[in-house]
Amino acid sequence: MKFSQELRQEADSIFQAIFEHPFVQGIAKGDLKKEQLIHYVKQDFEYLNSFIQIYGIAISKCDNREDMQIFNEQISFILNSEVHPHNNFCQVAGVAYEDLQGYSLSPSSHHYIRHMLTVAYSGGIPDILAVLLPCPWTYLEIGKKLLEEVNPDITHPFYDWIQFYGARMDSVTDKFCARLDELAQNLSEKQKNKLKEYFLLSCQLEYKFWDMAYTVEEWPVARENIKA
Ligand SMILES: Cc1ncc(C[n+]2csc(CCO)c2C)c(N)n1
Repeated sequence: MKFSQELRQEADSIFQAIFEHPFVQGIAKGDLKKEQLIHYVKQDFEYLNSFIQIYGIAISKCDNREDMQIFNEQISFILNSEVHPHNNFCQVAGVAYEDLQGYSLSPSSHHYIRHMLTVAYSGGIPDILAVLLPCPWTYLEIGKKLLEEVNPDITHPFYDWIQFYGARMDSVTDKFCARLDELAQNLSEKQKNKLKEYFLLSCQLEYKFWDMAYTVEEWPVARENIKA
C-alpha cells in the first residue's frame, strides 16, 4: 500500500467525524448562522495568510525546481482563487470581505497554525507535505461528498463553495500524495511514523477548526475583538 493510502486509512475515523460535523452539515443544509460564517471567514483569512507563508518556508527548503513549482502554484491558487469560497460565505452573511480581515486568532486556529509552522521550520519537504496534506485532502472529500449528496443547484446558498471544493482540489491533493509517496520510499519506519503523527494531528485540527467556527470559539477571558 502507498504511504499516502496508509495515512488516509489511519485518519478515516477523523475524516468521517469531519463529514458529520454540524458546520459541514450546515453547509449541506444551508442553515448556518451569520455569526458562524463570519467567524469562519475571519479565522480562515488568517489561516490562509499563514499557509502562504508556510509555502514560502517550504520553497526555501527545496533542492529542485519541480518541488518549488508545486509550492509556488499553490501560493497563486490561495491568493487568486481561494477568495471565491470566502466571498460565498460573506455574501450569505451579508458582510463585506474586507471587514473580516486582520483579526486575532482563536485558540483552535492558533493551535493549527503553530503546529504547521513548527513542522515547517524544523522539518524537511516530506514533513511539510505530511503536515499540509489534510488541508486540501479533507476539503476535496467534503466537496465531493456534498456534490454527490446535496447535488446543489444554483439556488443553494453554498452552491459556489461546494462547486469550488468539489472540483478544484484533486490536482493539489494528487501532487502532494505522489511526491510524498516518492520521498517516503527512502525513509525509515521511525521517520514515517513521525510523518503520520504530523498528518493525524493536522486532521484533528481540521476538525477543531470546523468546531471553532460552529461554536464561535473565543479565548476564555474575553478581550475587545480588536484587529491583530
Ligand atoms: C482550515 C482550512 N483547511 C483547509 C482549507 C482549504 N485550503 C486551504 S489552502 C488550500 C490550498 C492548498 O494548497 C486549501 C485547499 C481551508 N480554506 N481552511
